[in-house]
Amino acid sequence: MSLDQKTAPAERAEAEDWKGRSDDADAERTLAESDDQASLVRIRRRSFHLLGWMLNPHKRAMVTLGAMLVVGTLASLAGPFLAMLAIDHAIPQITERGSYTYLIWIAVAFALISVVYYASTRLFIVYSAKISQEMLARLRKRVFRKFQQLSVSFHERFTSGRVVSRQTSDMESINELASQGAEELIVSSLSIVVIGAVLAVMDPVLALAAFVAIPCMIVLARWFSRVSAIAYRRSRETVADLIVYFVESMGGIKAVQSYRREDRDREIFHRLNQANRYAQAKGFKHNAKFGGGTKLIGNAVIVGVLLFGGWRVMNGDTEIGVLAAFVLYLKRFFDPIQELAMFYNTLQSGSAALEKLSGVLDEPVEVADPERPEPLGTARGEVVFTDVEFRYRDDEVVLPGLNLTVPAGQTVAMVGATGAGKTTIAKLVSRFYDPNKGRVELDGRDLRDLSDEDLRANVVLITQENFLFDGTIAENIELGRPGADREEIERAAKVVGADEFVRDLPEGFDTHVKKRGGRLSAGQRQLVVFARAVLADPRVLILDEATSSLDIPSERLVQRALKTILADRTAVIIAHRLSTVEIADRVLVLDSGRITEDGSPSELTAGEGGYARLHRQWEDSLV
Ligand SMILES: Nc1ncnc2c1ncn2[C@@H]1O[C@H](COP(=O)(O)OP(=O)(O)OP(=O)(O)O)[C@@H](O)[C@H]1O
Repeated sequence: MSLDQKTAPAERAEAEDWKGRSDDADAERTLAESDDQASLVRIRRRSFHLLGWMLNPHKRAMVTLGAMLVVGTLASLAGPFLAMLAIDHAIPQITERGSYTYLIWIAVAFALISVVYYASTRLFIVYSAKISQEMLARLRKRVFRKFQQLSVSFHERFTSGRVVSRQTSDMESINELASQGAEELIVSSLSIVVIGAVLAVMDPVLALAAFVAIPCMIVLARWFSRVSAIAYRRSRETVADLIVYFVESMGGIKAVQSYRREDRDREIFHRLNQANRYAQAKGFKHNAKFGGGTKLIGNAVIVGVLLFGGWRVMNGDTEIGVLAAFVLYLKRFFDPIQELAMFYNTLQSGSAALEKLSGVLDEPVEVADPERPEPLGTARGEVVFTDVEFRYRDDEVVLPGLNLTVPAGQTVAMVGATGAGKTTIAKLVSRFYDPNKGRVELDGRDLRDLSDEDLRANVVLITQENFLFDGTIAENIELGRPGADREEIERAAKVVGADEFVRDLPEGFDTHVKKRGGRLSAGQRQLVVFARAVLADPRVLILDEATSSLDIPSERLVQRALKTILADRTAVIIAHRLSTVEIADRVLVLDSGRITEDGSPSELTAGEGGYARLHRQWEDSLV
C-alpha cells in the first residue's frame, strides 16, 4: 500500500478502466484527445442502462409521483391568480353591491387548494423518499455483490479507498439526484411554463416587458453551469481523494505508527483537506454570484413591471389585480430558473456517479464461473499444470511455461528465492487468477470449467494473512463447513492443537475474536485458520507460508498435526522454514518461474543442487 502523496493521481490513472466520463479532468482529457467518441457513447449507453435498471421496478410509482408533483405545483401557483380575482372582481363587488359571495368563494377555493397542496406535497415527500431509498439500497446491494464477484486481481489493483468512495460519495450524488434533482426539474420547468403562460394570458404587453429579462437570465445561467460544473467536479474529486487517503492511511495505521509517519500523513491529509476546502469555497463563490445575480435581475424586472404596469393601470390598459398577480408571479418565475441551473450541478455529479458505478458493474469478472460447469463431486485431488504461462496484467512473465503433475494424495513442498513464483502457483491452483496460456486441472478438469462451489469445496488455500471474521472462535472455525456442530468444531480444533489455548480463554470457543481477530495472537489466529481448514476437509490443501507466525513449540505441534491433516489429501506447502519441508513427499525448487529441482527431500538433500546447499545452511544455523 502506498501512503505517499502521489497516491491520489496514480490511483486516478488506475481508475480509468472503470471511471465515468467526468470522473476527473485527466480522464476526460484522455478521452477528448483520442477523440474517442465511441467510448463516450458506450459510457452514456452504459449509464442509461443502469438508470433504466434502477427505475424499472418503480415505473408506476414514478407516474403517480409525477402526477402528485404536477397537482402540488399547480396548487402552489394558484395563489396569485386568486389574489388577482379577489382584487379585480370580488372586492369591487363588495364596494359596489355589498356582496361578499365572490370573495367567500375565492377564500373557499384558496382553502381547498391549500389542502390539496399540503396533501400532495406530503405524499410526494414520503413516497419519493421511500422510492429513492429503495432504489439506492438495491443499487448498493448490486454494487456490493459485484465487488464481491470481482477477482482478486481487481482488488489488488484498486485500493479499498476507491471502492469505499464508490459506495459512499457516488451513492450520495445519486441520492441527491434521485431525491431532490427530479423534483427540482419537474417543479421548476412546470412553474416556468405555467407562470409564463398565465402572465401572457393576463397581460401580454406587460408579460413581454417582463420576458426581456429572460435572455439575461439564460446568459447568467449558462455562465454558472459552466463554471460551477468545473468547481463541482473539483470538489467531488477532492472529496474522493480525502476518502481514499483516509481509508488507506487508517488501513495501514500500524505501519503509520510504527514508522512514525503521523506527521507526514497529517501533512498530506492537510493538503488534501485544503484542496477540498478551496474547491468547496470556489463553488460557493459561484453560487453567491449566481444567486445574487438572479435576484438582482428578478428585482430589476419587478421594479420595471411595477413602473410600467402602474402606468398601464393609470391608462386603464390593465387592472390593478393583474399588476399585483404579476409581481407575485414574477418572483416565482425567476426562482425556478435559478433552481434549474443548480439542478445542472446535481445532474452533473449524479450522472458522473452513474457513469462510474455502471463502469464497476460492467467490469468483466476475470475469473468467471463457467456457464455450464462440469460436475466434479468429491475430487481425488490430482493437480496438473500443462504449459502454464502467466503474467500479472501487463507485467513481466512470472511463469514462462510450467509443467507439473502433483498426483492425488502427494504432499509437495515448494521452495525458492523470493519472487520465484511460488505464491503465484498457489493462486493459480486456487483459481484466483486464470493462466494466460495453458491449463490448470483438477482431476483432469480445467479449473475454468468447474463451478466455484465445487472448486472451493475441494481446494483450500491458507496464507499467512490468517483472516478471521468478526464473531466467535467457533463461528470462525465453522466457516470451514457451515452447519458443522459444536463437537465437530472442537474436534477440528483439537486436531491442530488449538483447543488448549481456546480453553484458556474466558469464554472458550465462544470468545469473540474482535475485529479481524485482533483479540488473538498471530499464532493463535493461524491455529484457528488451520482448524477451519481441517473442518473443511478439502481434497487439495495449499499452505502458503502458513506456519510462519507460529512459535517453535506451536509449529512443532502444527507439524505433528499436519502429518495427520495432510495424510490423505493433496498438499502444496510453500515454506521458507525447511523444518516444514521435511514432512513433504516431494520438494520442488523454483527459480524465475521454472522448476530447477524436483525430488524427495532426502534425494535433494543428498545431491549437490541449490536445495542441498540451503539444507546445509539450515542445519548449520540449527547447530
Ligand atoms: N499482484 C501482483 N501484481 C503484479 N506482480 C505480482 C503480483 N504478485 C506477485 N507479482 C510478481 O510476481 C513474481 C512472483 O511473485 P510470487 O509472490 O509468486 O513469488 P514468491 O516466490 O511467492 O515470493 P515470496 O517467497 O517472497 O513470497 C514477483 O516478481 C512479483 O513481483
